Amino acid sequence: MKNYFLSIFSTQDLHSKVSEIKHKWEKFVTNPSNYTNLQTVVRRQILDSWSRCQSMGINPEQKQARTALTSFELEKLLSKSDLYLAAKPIIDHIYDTLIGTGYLITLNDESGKMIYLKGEPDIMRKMEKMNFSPGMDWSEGAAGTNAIGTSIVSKKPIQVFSAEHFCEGFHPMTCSSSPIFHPYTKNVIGAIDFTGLWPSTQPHTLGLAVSLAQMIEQQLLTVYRTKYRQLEEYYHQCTLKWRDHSVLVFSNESVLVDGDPTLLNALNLKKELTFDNHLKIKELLQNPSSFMNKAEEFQFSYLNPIMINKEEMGYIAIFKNKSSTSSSMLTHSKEHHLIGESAEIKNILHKCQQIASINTPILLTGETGTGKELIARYIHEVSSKSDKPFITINCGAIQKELIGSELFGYESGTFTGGKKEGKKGKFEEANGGIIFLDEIGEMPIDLQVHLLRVLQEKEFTRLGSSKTIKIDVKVIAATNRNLEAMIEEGLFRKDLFFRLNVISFTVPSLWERKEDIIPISDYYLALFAKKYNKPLPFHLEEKTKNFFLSYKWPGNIRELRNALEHAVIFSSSAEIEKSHLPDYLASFQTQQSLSEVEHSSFSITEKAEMELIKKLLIQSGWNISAVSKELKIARSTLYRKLIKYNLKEPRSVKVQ
Ligand SMILES: Nc1ncnc2c1ncn2[C@@H]1O[C@H](COP(=O)(O)OP(=O)(O)OP(=O)(O)O)[C@@H](O)[C@H]1O
Repeated sequence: MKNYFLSIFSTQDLHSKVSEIKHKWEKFVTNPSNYTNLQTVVRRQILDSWSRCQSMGINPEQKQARTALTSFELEKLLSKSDLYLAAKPIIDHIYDTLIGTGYLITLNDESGKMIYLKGEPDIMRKMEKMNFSPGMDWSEGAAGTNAIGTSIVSKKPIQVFSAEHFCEGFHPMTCSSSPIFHPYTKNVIGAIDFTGLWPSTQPHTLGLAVSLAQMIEQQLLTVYRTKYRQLEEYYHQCTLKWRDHSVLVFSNESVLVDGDPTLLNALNLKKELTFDNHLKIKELLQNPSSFMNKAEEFQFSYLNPIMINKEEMGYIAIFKNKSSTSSSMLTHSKEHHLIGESAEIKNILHKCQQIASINTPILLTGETGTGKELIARYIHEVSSKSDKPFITINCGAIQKELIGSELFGYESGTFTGGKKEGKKGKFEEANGGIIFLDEIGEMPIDLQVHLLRVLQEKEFTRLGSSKTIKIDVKVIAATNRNLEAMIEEGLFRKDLFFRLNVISFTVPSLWERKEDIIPISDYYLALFAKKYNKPLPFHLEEKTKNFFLSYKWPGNIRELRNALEHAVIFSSSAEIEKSHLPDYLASFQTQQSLSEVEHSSFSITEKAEMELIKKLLIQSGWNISAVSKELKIARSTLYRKLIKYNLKEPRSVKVQ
């Protein structure tokens, strides 16, 4: 069986082999139509490569390789190259056994750029006149037929001997190269090559290159496994955080790691680490919006790099489902009711009505999923700006490079690829209405200054324009982070905090307003019954009710809503049992809370007194004098009762 990868099978009589090949090369370069005559005497891989070089207009008299990377660019590339990190120790290890053989070992990236070279200094010097050094372009398109570039194009190992090189300048060389494949996508990600001067040619060098490539692929498998595990973990955290969105996570070498199944389906992606996916993800990275538009039922929100331990590991793409309840809430909030029976929520809504039409900023704090955005929308609805826009900015999601155009827009012709007619920024869109700065605590500190400036100056200019636009917007910001603690840690600007924290509300957790749990549940049971076309009069079984009232609901109303959606989908009877809930809730064992145990020792009259005090305190915004007056008892007596009933002012509504 013939081995087409090799040119030289024996080291005997190399001189006559060189002149024989040189003669064939001359025949081809002087008259490429000799292709047919040469077919029987020149290896197919070499002849095909010569043809490609000829049609690419490569000069057969070329003497040197060209520079592709400056030393700075090379250094930058190496600092984040998984291939280099995996291959360097292997190359360095094998180098000791090659000393004295006359060979150099090179590592090259997927486009044929040499990124690492190991060898004896005197051989390196001899090769210098051909520019055989890191940063040079050894792709077939730049240096003609050569083992590095040709093995990448053909995706096969190859030995290229003397005049088999298309460019005359490289005829003194012999090289053997094997492509390196991505262990998951099977895409060519580089090439490992052994190069020397032709008198030191050896038929076994190519086999060595192939084994080395396999060792590097094996090493990369370990590197990628760890990386993808971290990205998978990141994806799961995101699905908890972005419950109302659909998320895709892929690695920085464009490998799809995980994603929302419906979204993957819409984008025609498979949840597999495959080459086919890889090409699509590359397209996505090059032109996100055109790719995203393919999924009609989803609206692309943004694409951000994923940093893990200060290292860029991949990208996250976030989408909104146009038909989901949450996104329709965003656009038609009136369809989505804010349910609340508790004195806490009624008190907040009452305060919202009082301040809705005052043009001062409002800061909403509270745990995730407590309804801060819904409350912001409520303020908009009851304000004098209800017929004006309500514009949301997710502050944690703005890309650094795009912050200027996102917030302030741009003039026509400012960017290549930008909209012809220019684009309004969020502040201009919100002008006259309300701007909702969601997740303000997630905004990187270096970007906060942009926001601060526009809030201070109340005017801005579009990028590429000199015209100042005055703005009249009411600002509502929301966060589940402790901004004061973030200021201490240097993560949030004090001046921005003071600008936003003029009126602030803390939206209590669901656990702190248990009266709302059942009414909210009833509302969502009816809503999801309609959505899933299940005309059953859904209601909670008594045991489920008790469980709902004793569970802590760390994800608050969002978690409750999701649990009910799950239950409606999986229940075939009208009565919702615990087993209909998602697994983590169905198997959850609750404990009676400490305060419930304590309160159970009070008599009925004491319990009634405690409830009355609690109600009056909430209604008055914890005004001790007013409540003691109302109850006709001394302030000191009221304080004693607060201690007795363990009533503490929650992180309460605070109007400064
Ligand atoms: N009082 C309520 N009645 C009915 N549904 C509610 C209520 N409060 C919140 N929800 C629902 O709970 C989900 C989460 O609400 P929202 O996004 O407003 O919370 P958030 O506090 O802004 O969350 P995050 O801090 O994570 O952004 C939404 O689907 C919302 O419709």
